[in-house]
Amino acid sequence: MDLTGDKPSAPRSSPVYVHNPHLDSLKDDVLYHFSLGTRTHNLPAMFGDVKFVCVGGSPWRIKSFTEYIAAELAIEEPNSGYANICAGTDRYTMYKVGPVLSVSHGMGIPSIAIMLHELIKLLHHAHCTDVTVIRIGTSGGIGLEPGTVVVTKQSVDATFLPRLEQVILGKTVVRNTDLDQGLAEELLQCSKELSQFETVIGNTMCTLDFYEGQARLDGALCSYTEKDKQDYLIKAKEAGVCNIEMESSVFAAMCKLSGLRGKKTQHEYLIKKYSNPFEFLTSLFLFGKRLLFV
Ligand SMILES: O=P(O)(O)O[C@H]1O[C@H](CO)[C@@H](O)[C@H]1O
Ligand SMILES: O=c1cc[nH]c(=O)[nH]1
Repeated sequence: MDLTGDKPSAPRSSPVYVHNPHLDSLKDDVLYHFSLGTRTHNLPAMFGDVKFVCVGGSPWRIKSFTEYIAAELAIEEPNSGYANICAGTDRYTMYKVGPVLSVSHGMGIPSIAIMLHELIKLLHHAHCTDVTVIRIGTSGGIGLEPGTVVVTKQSVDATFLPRLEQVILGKTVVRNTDLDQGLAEELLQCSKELSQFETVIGNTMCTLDFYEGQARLDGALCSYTEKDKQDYLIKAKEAGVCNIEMESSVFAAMCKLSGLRGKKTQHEYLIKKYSNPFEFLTSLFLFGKRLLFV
C-alpha cells in the first residue's frame, strides 16, 4: 500500500544497481572487454529495453541460443546472421534480440566476474529495469541421470558452504550465494508443464577448476584414489549438491548485490508473443538438454 494514503501503489520497477561512487566522476566509463563505453556508445538506445540476459560459457552456444530465441519470439528471420555487438574484442560475444541480451562469459569465476562487472554497468548506464539474468550452462551431475536439468537454489563452494570468498585489498570478503527462489520455482513449473526433461531444484557446487577441483581422475595432476573421489562426491550429495560447475557462486553473489533477480516483466515483445512472461521461460527450457539454469 501507498504509505501516504490507502490506494494500492503501482508495482515499482527495480533498477540495476552499481555500488561504486567512483563511477559518477568518470567522464567515460569504458567497458573494456565488451569494446563499448558511455562516450562512444548510446547505451540507453542500444540496451534500454533489455529484460532478460542469458549467459553461458561458449560463444557458439550464445550465437545458437540467439538464433533459437529470435525464432521463438518471431522478432527476426532465424539464421539471418546476427551481429556480435562485441565484435571490437575477442573476449566475449554479445547478441541482442528484442528484450533478450545473450552474452558469453568463458570458463571460471574470474572470467565470468569480469563479464558481470561490465554487464551490470552496461544495464545500469542503459537505465534498464526489472532485468532477469539466467545462466545456461553445462554441469556434471551427482547421482542424476545424464540430461537432467538442475535449477540452482543456492551455489555452494567446494566445502559445501553457501558463500563466495574474495580477497579485496588483502582481506577476505565473504558474499552470499543465494539465488532467486521465485524464479527457480517458475523454471521448475515450466519444466513440469513441458514434461520433456527431468528437472530438479538443488544446490550447485562451484569449483575453481574442472579437474582436481571436481575430483576427476583424468587431469594432468591427481593425488587421490578412486575411493577418495567417491567419498567426496557422496559427502557432496549428502550436503545437497546436485551438480558441479565453475561460475555459479560469483554469478549469484553479483546478481544479488546488483538487484538482478527473477522478476516478472511486462515487455511489449513478450506480451505480443506470449500471454505471460512465464511462457518465455518455457521457451528457454526448450533450448537444448543438459543445461544448468541459475
Ligand atoms: O557450459 P559452460 O557455461 O561453459 O560451463 C561449464 O563448462 C565449463 C567446463 O567445461 C565450465 O565453465 C563450467 O561451468
Ligand atoms: O564444470 C563442469 C562442466 C560440465 N561438466 C562437468 O563435469 N563439470
